[in-house]
Amino acid sequence: MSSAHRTTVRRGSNPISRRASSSTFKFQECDGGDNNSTVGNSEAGSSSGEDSFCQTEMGDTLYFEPRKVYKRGNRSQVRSSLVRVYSENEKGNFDHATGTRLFDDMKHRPVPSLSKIGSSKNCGTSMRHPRRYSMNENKEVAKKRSAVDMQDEYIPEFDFADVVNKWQMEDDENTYGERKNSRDYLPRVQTRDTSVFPSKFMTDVLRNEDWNAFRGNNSESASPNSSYILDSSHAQVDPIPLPNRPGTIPLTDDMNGNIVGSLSDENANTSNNSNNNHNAQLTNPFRRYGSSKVTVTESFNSTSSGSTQFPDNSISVISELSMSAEEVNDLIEKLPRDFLFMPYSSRKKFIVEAVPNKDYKLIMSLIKKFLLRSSKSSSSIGKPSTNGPPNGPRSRHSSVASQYLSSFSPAYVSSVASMHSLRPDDKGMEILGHRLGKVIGFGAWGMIRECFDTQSGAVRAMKIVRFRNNIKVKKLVIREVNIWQELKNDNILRLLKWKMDEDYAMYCLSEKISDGTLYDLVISWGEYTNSKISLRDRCIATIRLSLQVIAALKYMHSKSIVHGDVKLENCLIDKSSNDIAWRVLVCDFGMGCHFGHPGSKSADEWKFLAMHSNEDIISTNRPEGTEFISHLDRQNTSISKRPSISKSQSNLNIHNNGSVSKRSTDSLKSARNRKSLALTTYGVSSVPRHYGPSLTSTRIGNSSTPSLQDTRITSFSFSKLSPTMDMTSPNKNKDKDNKNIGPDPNSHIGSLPYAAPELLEPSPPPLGPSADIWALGVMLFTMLTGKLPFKHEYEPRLRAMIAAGKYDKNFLAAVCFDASGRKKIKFQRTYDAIQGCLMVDMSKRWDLNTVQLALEDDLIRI
Ligand SMILES: Nc1ncnc2c1ncn2[C@@H]1O[C@H](COP(=O)(O)OP(=O)(O)OP(=O)(O)O)[C@@H](O)[C@H]1O
Repeated sequence: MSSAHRTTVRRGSNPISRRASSSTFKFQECDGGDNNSTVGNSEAGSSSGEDSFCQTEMGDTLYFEPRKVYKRGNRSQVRSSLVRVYSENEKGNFDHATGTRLFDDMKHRPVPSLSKIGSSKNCGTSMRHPRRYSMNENKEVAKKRSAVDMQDEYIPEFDFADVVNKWQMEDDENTYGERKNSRDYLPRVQTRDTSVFPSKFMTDVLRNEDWNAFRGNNSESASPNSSYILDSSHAQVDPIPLPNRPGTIPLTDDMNGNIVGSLSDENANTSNNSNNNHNAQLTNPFRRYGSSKVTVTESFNSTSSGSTQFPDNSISVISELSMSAEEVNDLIEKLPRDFLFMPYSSRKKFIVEAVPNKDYKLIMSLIKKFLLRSSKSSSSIGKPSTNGPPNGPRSRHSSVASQYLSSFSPAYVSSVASMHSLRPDDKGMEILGHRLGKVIGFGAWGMIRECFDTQSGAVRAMKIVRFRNNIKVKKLVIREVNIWQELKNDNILRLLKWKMDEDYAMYCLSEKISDGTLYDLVISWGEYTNSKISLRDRCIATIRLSLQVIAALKYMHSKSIVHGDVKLENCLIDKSSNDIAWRVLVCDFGMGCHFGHPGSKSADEWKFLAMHSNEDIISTNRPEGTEFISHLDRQNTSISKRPSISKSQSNLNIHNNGSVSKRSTDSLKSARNRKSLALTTYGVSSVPRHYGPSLTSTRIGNSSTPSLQDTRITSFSFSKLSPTMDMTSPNKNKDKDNKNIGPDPNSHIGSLPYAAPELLEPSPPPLGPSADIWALGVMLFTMLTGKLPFKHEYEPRLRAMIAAGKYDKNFLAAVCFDASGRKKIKFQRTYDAIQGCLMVDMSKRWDLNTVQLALEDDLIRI
């Protein structure tokens, strides 16, 4: 940034500075001869090229070749300097009659006259064209001449600095005044109105032709406007505050290389002002800024406002480090004062020695943020702290570190949130007794943040769906919560608590599942042609894992709920619960809906949820009002004639309710000739009692889930009455309240590659279990082969493929039959089951129970 500023000053100052050479304003430049060598060295342009440039320049005038002037200014390091405004008492350096300089700056040396240098007739330094040379000037003369040309001339009664300052002030007012407080101001190219230029300057100093060259309507011109273009490109981001100089930005260097100009502190404090002032000052290259240097020590010691010390991810960083606030405090106290200025290796060494066995990178980033914040907010630098002198020993309780760490209290956080307009779902905020941490997942609707129980420190996950004023999204998320809180199954991610922030977002607390999703797993396996695990193991793992998904879906369907978005990404893997079996947890009920329910429950649901929108409802201990939903559930269940699940039937389903491990043991005992735990890592932890191929209606009839036929009948017959169907079958939705739930015919499609063909129809049937079964088939295919069965970049083509049920069965066969291993047992039933799931004709599509039995059959035989 600082170099950008310097560039801005240099470029912006050139045209005026040249005029300054006939005033009390000094602009130091190299002559053409000297520049040649510099340019030749530093730029691709050869010295010969530069010669011709100089010749032209000398032959014409500098003023009438402004682009070249600009180029030269840009190339020369020396030119990149220097803006000096001379004081009144330097008038004595000039001859009042001729306006030429008599002495150097300090009156130490008389300035040699041009005649002594040996100028030609054109060599005289002109007030108008102080840098016009004769083409005949030889290099040596030119060299000597440069010493003269770098001197400026005195115009009696003319205070150039004053003029420039006035001009700048007018410019600031005219150009920026109207934009004050405009947050999104971006500097634009300005065509400077000549009227803002001081008339004296106009008439006395500039000739019209000169001025025209700088007006900006000449594209060749290195005009002030040109410099604005450059300014603009530099000025669009806020400066990064340096730790030792809060809010200050060096503008230019003095002759000794010191920073002589900086934006003032107060401008850095408020972003609005910062933007405006920053930009205004950038275009004011002649303003002399006071340097307000503040060392890191000062800023470190300063008793700054705690609120500005709050880096937004510090809590999660600290907890990730497994450090206490006290430990972090101690560490910050121990830091050398010049910590930020130490080389990286030294900083690293210091941290590693001070806190071994910790992630030094995390610590360094935390410290850096802290120091930057503390320096940025050092509004009271140098003020004595309440507990000691400014630079005296710091009290533990009043130190910036302490303030910083104490800022983690909930009360503090909420006050900071309002002061800094942090969003309620930002990192560090507290929701449902949990502190929000980093984002661990993103979906179409929301994000999932890691979070920490403020009491126990337990790590959980918070799904946050922002709806703000979008009533459609709000209703959908209410529906999601309503469905989700009904679901309690070992293979379904449990909703622990939820909370709705009426005008902003829905928060859903669940366990954090850290081992990725089935999608991640399949990616790690690769495609079947290059599978990272043997095809046999792949088949076994696929069967074991998908049996758990089937268990979850059966459970949901038994509650007349269709998931609507079954896909690999929505199946979380939990490896922690059991050493020998990974648990699959189905999540994301955003597309879920009830099927087969008569009567509109939605309005009631929403009314209820709105009533409780700001209450936490813990699923295990619902407040009284939640009975309302239960009651509705009961009502609807009886009306919909949902197949009842007898205890014995439900026991047949090893995945429904109860402990997996317990059932696992039982099942393992009773399983005949099973050697199927060869790959227990991936598997379901049990094998069902009923296995073997069966497509008979009897088996289907005994199923704990509605048969395919049943579900189709119920979903069709009640389609018009089901509230959730209204959402997914917009053509049937005439409800005024629900009108913004969309006439989008795709709104019932979770993910297109997993969408059942019937959902792609112009008037799709209501979403029912068979859509989940199709998606399960897609999942199984993908797990086995590593490829989606339906995939095409061109969406209409993809839709056509799905509609036709066109996929490559050879891939599937290659996996299922080549995976047979030594015993030549093929995964025939699995092969069949996937095709059964992917039946375009819904009436022929397999039901979940049949699929489950087929998979189990293969598992038992191996
Ligand atoms: N409890 C959790 N623990 C760990 N990761 C999770 C958890 N819940 C969700 N995720 C991750 O976040 C991702 C998005 O979550 P989810 O599917 O619920 O959001 P969504 O907005 O409904 O997404 P979409 O509708 O696009 O599928 C998941 O694919 C998963 O990787």
